[in-house]
Amino acid sequence: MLAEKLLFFAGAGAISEAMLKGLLEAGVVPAEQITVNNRKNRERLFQLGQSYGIHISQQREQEIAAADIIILAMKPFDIHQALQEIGANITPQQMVISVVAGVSTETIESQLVEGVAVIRAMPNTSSFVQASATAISRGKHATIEQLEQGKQIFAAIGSVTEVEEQQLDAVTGLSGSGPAYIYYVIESLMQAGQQVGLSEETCRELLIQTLYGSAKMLKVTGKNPQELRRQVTSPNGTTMAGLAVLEQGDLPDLLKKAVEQATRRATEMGQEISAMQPT
Ligand SMILES: NC(=O)C1=CN([C@@H]2O[C@H](COP(=O)(O)OP(=O)(O)OC[C@H]3O[C@@H](n4cnc5c(N)ncnc54)[C@H](O)[C@@H]3O)[C@@H](O)[C@H]2O)C=CC1
Ligand SMILES: O=C(O)[C@@H]1CCC=N1
Repeated sequence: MLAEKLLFFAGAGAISEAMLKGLLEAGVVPAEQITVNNRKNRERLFQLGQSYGIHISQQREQEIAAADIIILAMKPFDIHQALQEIGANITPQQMVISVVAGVSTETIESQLVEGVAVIRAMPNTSSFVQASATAISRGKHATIEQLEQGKQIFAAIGSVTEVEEQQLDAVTGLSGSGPAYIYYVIESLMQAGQQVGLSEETCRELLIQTLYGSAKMLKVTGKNPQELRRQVTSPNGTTMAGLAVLEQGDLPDLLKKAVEQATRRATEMGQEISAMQPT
């Protein structure tokens, strides 16, 4: 039962906060059972403790040893240092969930005692409002039951899709980084709206609802995006005029390159980190 588990977050950054907020609001794990730790910013930990009522780490080694589930949420290049400490205090009765981009379960497993279950997941920051799109896979020691526990955590903060581990870098390039692409588009549309004479507040209000409505249409109708786009596009009308400009600039190609580049970067980081592995 997830409600009885002790969770230890190694990392107190954007994704940890998003997950914490989402999990607490979903009510699946009580705040008393969550401890959060970071490398050195005590002020940040106090802020999280005050905002969410969770424990902030006091005695890392004991807290790691006591946790049922340890969530790795540090920057990829900090993972070796974190695993040195965690690896020294963990047993196969515990489970590790990593949300670290690019780093394979194999790299993580190799720095833990033999047999520790490792689950790898790629959520996004919409975890904050329980609307993450998370993909998940299990390492070689994780059982189906342990994967189910991992899924329960992420299901409380959004949707969960099981994928083969080798697909996680692509997921990272698509939906892990995805919110940033969408915010960039909204940012640009906000500027565009102001250029054609609307106030910033009006643009914001109209665009948030447009984004929300479009996502809801995709979800509720189950129609494909091309069909929904066609419904907006009257012959020789305004949408056609606007879309022609996006086609001219080859928006699809740009987005394809962005996702490919982000995916490549995840793989590249994973390889660099694996090569840096302490012996
Ligand atoms: N920000 C995002 O949208 C997403 C991030 N991720 C992954 O989550 C990880 C964290 O990302 P952010 O939260 O954005 O980074 P961040 O820079 O906001 O936070 C990283 C945290 O890790 C802590 N840390 C560093 N070394 C540590 C150690 N040895 N032990 C414990 N804590 C340590 C830092 O003090 C900091 O609190 C990254 O690996 C990233 O790939 C995954 C999905 C989405
Ligand atoms: O930018 C990054 O590397 C992380 C991984 C997915 C989202 N943020």
